[in-house]
Amino acid sequence: MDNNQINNIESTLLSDNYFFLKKYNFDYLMPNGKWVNQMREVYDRGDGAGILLYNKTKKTVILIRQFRMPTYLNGNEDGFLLEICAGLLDKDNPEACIIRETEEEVGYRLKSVKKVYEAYSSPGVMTEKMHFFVGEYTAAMKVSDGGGLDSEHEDIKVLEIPFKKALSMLHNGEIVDTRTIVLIQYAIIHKLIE
Ligand SMILES: Nc1nc2c(ncn2[C@@H]2O[C@H](COP(=O)(O)OP(=O)(O)O[C@H]3O[C@H](CO)[C@@H](O)[C@H](O)[C@@H]3O)[C@@H](O)[C@H]2O)c(=O)[nH]1
Ligand SMILES: [Mg+2]
Repeated sequence: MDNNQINNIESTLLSDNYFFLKKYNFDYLMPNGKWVNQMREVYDRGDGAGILLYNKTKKTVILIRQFRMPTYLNGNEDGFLLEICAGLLDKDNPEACIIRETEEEVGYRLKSVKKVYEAYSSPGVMTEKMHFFVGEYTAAMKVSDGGGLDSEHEDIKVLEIPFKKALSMLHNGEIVDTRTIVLIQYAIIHKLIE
């Protein structure tokens, strides 16, 4: 951290109920040379990783559908969201995390993945940096049904979708998760499936 335009950073813990919500007060040097005091609430859930799983031969991708309360509260009719497979890093490195999440959530054991982007998810409010991957899956890599961890009450439906259908779902607004949009657009740009 290195910025001489900010000074006197103080944090107050507002909630550590599950992750960490803190209030930050700091002085900020405006372009006119005056210091102003600012306050920002910051939510820290650690970092995350997500992957677009694709099969060149079948011309398919694997997405998951799960209930997301925040979307239910904000315009997503039944709260179920179509997404890439993704998870929080915990103590893993991003690559190990996404290989583990892929097995837990969709039941494929990947040997290798390709990192394509690293980007902040919601920089006005969250610390989270997201690590984006793509990876090829084949039937031989299938080791279970996936579906998530019972211990975490996860209820994940695994969907294998023709890439063309995923594109139309992107264009007609059925896919409304930013991370999923980013990786489908990556697949288009880099012609992962032709
Ligand atoms: N009890 C409780 N459980 C929680 C809470 N928040 C999350 N969890 C649980 O913590 C687990 C997190 O599962 P992961 O698969 O590791 O994470 P994810 O939610 O899929 O995260 C991915 O998507 C997020 C987008 O919403 C990303 O923010 C994240 O980086 C990652 O890509 C899930 O079982 C979820 O229910 C909470 O406030 N309370
Ligand atoms: Mg997940």
